[in-house]
Amino acid sequence: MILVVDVGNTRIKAAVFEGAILLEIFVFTKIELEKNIENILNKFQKVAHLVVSSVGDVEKQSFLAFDSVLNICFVSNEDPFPFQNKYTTPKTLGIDRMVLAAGAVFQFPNQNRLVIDAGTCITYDFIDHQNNYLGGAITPGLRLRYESLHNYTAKLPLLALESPKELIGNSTPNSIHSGVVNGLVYEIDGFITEYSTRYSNFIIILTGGDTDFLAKRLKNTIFANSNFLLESLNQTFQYKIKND
Ligand SMILES: Nc1ncnc2c1ncn2[C@@H]1O[C@H](COP(=O)(O)OP(=O)(O)OP(=O)(O)O)[C@@H](O)[C@H]1O
Ligand SMILES: CC(C)(CO)[C@@H](O)C(=O)NCCC(=O)O
Ligand SMILES: [K+]
Repeated sequence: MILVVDVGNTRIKAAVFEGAILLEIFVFTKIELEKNIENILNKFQKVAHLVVSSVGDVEKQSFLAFDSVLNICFVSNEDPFPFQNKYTTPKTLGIDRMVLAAGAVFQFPNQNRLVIDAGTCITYDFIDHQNNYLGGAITPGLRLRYESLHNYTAKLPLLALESPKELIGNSTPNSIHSGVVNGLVYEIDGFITEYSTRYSNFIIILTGGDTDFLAKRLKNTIFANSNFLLESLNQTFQYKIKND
């Protein structure tokens, strides 16, 4: 059994895998890290490997307490990945984006793929059918957009995510909801349209904390899977064992 841990910018998501089967998911914060890992290991005593991908400020030392009972793998860009990395700054490429790209190659072989991760930040990653990782885009996520409007103005309130009823916002809250939600939906559909002018065929994978909210609002057909990073992390580790 394998415990994979995705340390994001806001939250930590963990999952226990038996082979390719996802048994259970856990979501928690950095402060509760050790306690949660302990509880998971108590519940799943057959876990032998702990696989971590971190873009947050959680380092390898945070898992040292489990070093004696588990094999700990902290995924890094030195590990083997199933694509050629064409990013011109490969050392600064987020490890979450590398794991997502690996997952796209494993789950959707021999085709062009666009991965959209709607988390704290939204990332776009394109991997062509010859498994070249080309790059993509980074933009603020849904919640970050609401927070930025509030934090960097004097008058705008901090609102919780809500579906806009109208295109034309007829009040301050409705203008914000239309701007943030409609704006992001048009942005994603717009990106997909632009990619279509360069690649006649590609599949689109949508993942991250806002997957379900966004999936039903997009024009384009996508594979929505909020567990895609966790699944990809499991596959990346299997690949590492075979290729190291
Ligand atoms: N409890 C929650 N805390 C924070 N964000 C949440 C929560 N529930 C849903 N969300 C939504 O999820 C989005 C954040 O996604 P996610 O949880 O994947 O981010 P993350 O943990 O920082 O991961 P990453 O850094 O990989 O993006 C926010 O835009 C927000 O709308
Ligand atoms: C863009 C984020 C914050 C998304 O989690 C992460 O992938 C990251 O810190 N990336 C580093 C910059 C880059 O990917 O080019
Ligand atoms: K993200």
